[in-house]
Amino acid sequence: MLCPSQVAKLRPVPRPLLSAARRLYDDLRCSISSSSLAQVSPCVDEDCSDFLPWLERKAGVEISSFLSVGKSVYGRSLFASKAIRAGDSILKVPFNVEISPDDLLPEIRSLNIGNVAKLAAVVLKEQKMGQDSEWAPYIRSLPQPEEMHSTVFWSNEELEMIKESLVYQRTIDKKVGMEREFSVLRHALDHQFPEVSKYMNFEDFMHACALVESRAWESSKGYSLIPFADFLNHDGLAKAVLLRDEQKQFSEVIADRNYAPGEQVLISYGKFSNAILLLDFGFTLPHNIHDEISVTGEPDKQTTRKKAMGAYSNVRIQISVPLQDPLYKMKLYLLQRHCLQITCKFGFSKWSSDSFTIKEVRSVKGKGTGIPQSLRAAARVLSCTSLEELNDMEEEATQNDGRLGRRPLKNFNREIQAHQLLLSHITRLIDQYNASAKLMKPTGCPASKRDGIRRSMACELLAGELRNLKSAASWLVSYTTDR
Ligand SMILES: C[S@@+](CC[C@H](N)C(=O)[O-])C[C@H]1O[C@@H](n2cnc3c(N)ncnc32)[C@H](O)[C@@H]1O
Repeated sequence: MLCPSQVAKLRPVPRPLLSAARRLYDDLRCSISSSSLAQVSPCVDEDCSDFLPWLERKAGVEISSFLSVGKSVYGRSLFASKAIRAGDSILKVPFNVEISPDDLLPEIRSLNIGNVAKLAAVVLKEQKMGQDSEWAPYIRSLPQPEEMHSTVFWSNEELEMIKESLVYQRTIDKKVGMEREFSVLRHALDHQFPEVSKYMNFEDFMHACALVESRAWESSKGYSLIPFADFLNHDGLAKAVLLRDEQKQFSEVIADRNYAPGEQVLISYGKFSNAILLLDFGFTLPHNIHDEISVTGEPDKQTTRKKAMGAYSNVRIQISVPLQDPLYKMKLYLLQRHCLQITCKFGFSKWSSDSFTIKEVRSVKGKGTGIPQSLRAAARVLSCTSLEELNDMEEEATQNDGRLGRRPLKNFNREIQAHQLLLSHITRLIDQYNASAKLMKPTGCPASKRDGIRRSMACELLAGELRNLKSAASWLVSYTTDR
């Protein structure tokens, strides 16, 4: 949760999903202890019974009189140890017990690796120190790789389940990025601390990176791990978030509702789609109101967590200008200039930094707010059949706000064709998703608990994306037939 959001969540209206993926998810929920099911009564966590007293001694102040560490289906969790009322300050963790890249030697801190990798290097260092680490009780409490489900841990076979989603490609890219950062780190350690580098392997580094990504908060030092606060699990509907007071130097959580003793306390990590939750946190939500689909291209890999919330790509629709189109060059030029980053050779660039994000269109009669204007503009350009039409579009853009193709085409048939083009792409994607969902249908019990959990996550991811695609398709059907 690299960026704590202070924005309250909206309560989604639950709606039934009738897709194969949804049904499959429901089947699985019944048959396994799903990662997405809340548990109210706490399971005592013997391993962590001394954790809070230890941290309070280290901090020199009381951190919480309201919470205790326990276990739920989400892993370690915080539970109300007495009645909590909305507005209570339930924990305050001072900055002096945060772990940050400041704990690295300057030579490592200045390496050309990202903030996640830097903090992962601190975790690795503390892990290697074992009982001698001043953070030993905290390091011991962190989940082991086999308990984590971020997609970087998925096998090729498991990843095949989500190959329709851009999470698939993002996972591959992420692993490649981690390998690069690992080799930079290893190279530096080889020179300065050969005895440390000898014991470092990529699997440990990947585990440390996944820990950081799923539990560090953005801070003035880059990212920081905040022990105890990071036992709080996520609820997409919660309004409580982790607040940081840079002046008073502590992080705090204020309860957003009353809790009875024994209830699990949940906060919101931010407005994350299932794509982000799965890629970075290793879980999904059954009805995630923040699910969205991006069309063509991906966000800049360096996006901050906040930007990524809006721009993360889940699905890519590739609409290319056919090479045999007599207006190929002109269309490419217009799209490149106004709508997308395009590589001439391959049509729409695979790595275009622009992305069209489709959100659920709430009503078929709505204004198509879920379908981005830039995508509709691109479709309008693509459907033109004469240079004159393209010139007219460009002239209209110059006379208005400079943005191309934002108004319906004057030629009614052409306007319909443009939207039919989009509809055909989206329909093709829906077919691909449905085919994937069918393949995912279990033939019996999942081979293992892990297999069942990952299957249900794949189903939830695809079901959310499919829901958005279907709502976009319904809107397009209505636009092209009801006029
Ligand atoms: C900040 S940690 C929370 C503490 C964690 N449960 C532990 O065992 O240390 C975030 C991780 O908790 C789990 N988690 C949090 N919220 C969840 C939810 N709503 N459903 C399933 N897993 C969740 C995920 O494994 C996630 O990567």
